[in-house]
Amino acid sequence: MILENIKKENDIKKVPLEDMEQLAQEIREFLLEHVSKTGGHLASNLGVVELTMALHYVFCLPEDKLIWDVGHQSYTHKILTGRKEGFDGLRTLGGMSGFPKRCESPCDAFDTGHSSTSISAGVGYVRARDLKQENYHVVSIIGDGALTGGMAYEALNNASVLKKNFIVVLNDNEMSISENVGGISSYLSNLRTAEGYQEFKTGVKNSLSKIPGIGPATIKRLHKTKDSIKRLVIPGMFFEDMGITYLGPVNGHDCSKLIQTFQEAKKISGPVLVHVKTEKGRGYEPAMRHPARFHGTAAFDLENGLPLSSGGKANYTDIFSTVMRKFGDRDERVVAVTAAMPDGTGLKRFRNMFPERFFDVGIAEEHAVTFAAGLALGGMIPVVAIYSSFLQRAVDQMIEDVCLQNLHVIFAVDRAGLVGSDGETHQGCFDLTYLSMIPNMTVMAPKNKWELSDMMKFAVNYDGPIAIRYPRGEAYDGLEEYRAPVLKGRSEMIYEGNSIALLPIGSMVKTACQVYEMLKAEGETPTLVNARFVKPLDEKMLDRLAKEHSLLVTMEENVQKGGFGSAVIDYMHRHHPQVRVLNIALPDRFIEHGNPEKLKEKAGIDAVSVYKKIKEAK
Ligand SMILES: Cc1ncc(C[n+]2csc(CCOP(=O)(O)OP(=O)(O)O)c2C)c(N)n1
Ligand SMILES: CC(=O)[C@@H](O)[C@H](O)COP(=O)(O)O
Ligand SMILES: [Mg+2]
Repeated sequence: MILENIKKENDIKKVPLEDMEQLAQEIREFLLEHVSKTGGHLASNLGVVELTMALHYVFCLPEDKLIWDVGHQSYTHKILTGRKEGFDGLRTLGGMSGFPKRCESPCDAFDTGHSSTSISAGVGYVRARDLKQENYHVVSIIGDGALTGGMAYEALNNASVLKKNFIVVLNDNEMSISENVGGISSYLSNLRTAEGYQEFKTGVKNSLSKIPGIGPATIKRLHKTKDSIKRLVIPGMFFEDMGITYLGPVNGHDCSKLIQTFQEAKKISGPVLVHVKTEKGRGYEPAMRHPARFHGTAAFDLENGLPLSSGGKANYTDIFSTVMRKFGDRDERVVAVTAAMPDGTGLKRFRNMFPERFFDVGIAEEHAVTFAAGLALGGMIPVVAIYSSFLQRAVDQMIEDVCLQNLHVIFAVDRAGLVGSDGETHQGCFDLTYLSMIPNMTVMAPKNKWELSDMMKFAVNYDGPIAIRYPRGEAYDGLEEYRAPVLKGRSEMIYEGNSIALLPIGSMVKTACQVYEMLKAEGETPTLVNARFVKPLDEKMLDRLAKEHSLLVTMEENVQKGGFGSAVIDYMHRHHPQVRVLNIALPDRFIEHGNPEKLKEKAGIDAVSVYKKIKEAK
């Protein structure tokens, strides 16, 4: 076992080149054995084993900086930097993160989770290095999917003026989570077929130098001339024209070739892009056949690739998916927009039924929102389905392009609240805050699966910007009999009592039902109101509750600041200062990875914690 001898960073440099293939095999077996038990981002990691090994072979860690875009493909990097043991507790509370974390290792140069940031961070490192006259290498590793994100181009534009070495590795597996989309993806596909042209590029130079009368100056001129033959025959012109040297494409599963190319890239002054071709899911048949399914997977049976636990109850995404198909069928103006998440948002089924009304814009949340504004002005009813944490990217577009013009755009905000094992970067903690602060925006959250459906109907028939936020995972199927019509800014009375009023929003209604039972068991007669709307607030209901209650308990899976509770406390303070308000919300800190139920306990928003806080407040 070669892997046994890899205990810390740079140990790989001692492995003879002829043993690299064997090491790659052992790493794949290690990944499969562990991720099949814990779950995690499997397919991308299987694809970058040799690429990561070659980078670790050529560069010196932690002095040199490897910056992983998104970071979901950093497992081999973790293995090679002394973190094999961490895989037993991968993505569990207190265990190792699934993404690079500077607090985990000095070899993690930049914390990531959201896409298309690696080149920007890399350029920053390079500028700092050069200003301080230091001497290390900076390598940003970005996938073809991440290269559909606008930030990557802003960074490349900026990188093109660098005078000293900066390496961008483009890990091209022709896949985002699903099939990659758009013009850059087609461009890369053409480049992929150009293997061997790198040698040809050098060959052209060498041949020209042999022609009598053509000296180095002429070759240099030809190399710089935009209309020269290189435009016709040399791949990577898009990058080269920006002043970025293009190397590749290189077979990403050939360690020797990769090592040779990175050694060459190290010597080049200025920015270099190394185009590496890899295969997502490499080495595991089910993942190669279904790379999207194994992009992020729960625990599965290694023998056949099938999930270990059966589907269980429908989740909110399933409900949204079904509702979208229904509304797509009913109204031809309904169109769907996703930023590279057709599977995760449940829009795949809409795409299959209405391909011409489905738009995957790539990992481009900002564009998705402004694009939706254009669709709305053109007479469509766009439904933009984006995860809560990814929609953070497009706050400006929601303000400037949608809400300022008061356009009918529906935001389906999935993964709102604690998502669990992805951790800090992916928790949906802020959407109630950033959505409700925007003028003209209406913000709703359903208590259960039927209410998501009713709210979608309300949103389609509404006119103006409107957001529905719902959590990851199983949809609550309690309180089926409570299905009062959804009316703008109106909450729903569930149980009417006195003294203590529970006022939960969305996913917290289920928790509030448990708290209600605990209080009732003690002889209390609390009130339970399903808030439904964060904006506009149901002020009439607050006025009504103020009459019979001395304590109002707001409950939300969002940070307190600027969220539902803060809106209620603000109103009550101004109009009913005699009523005490207890805000149950997520704390003002980033919430780590782990099982969502355990995270809720730790954050003090589970039923028992809420009950205790009420007892203290009474
Ligand atoms: C801003 C943002 N939007 C969406 C995502 C979800 N996401 C994670 S990985 C990924 C696909 C990345 O594709 P690529 O960079 O090619 O890497 P691969 O998975 O193919 O290795 C997407 C869409 C994200 N992490 N960040
Ligand atoms: C790395 C990344 O951003 C995605 O793969 C994310 O982990 C998907 O999350 P879900 O599993 O909730 O769809
Ligand atoms: Mg990819």
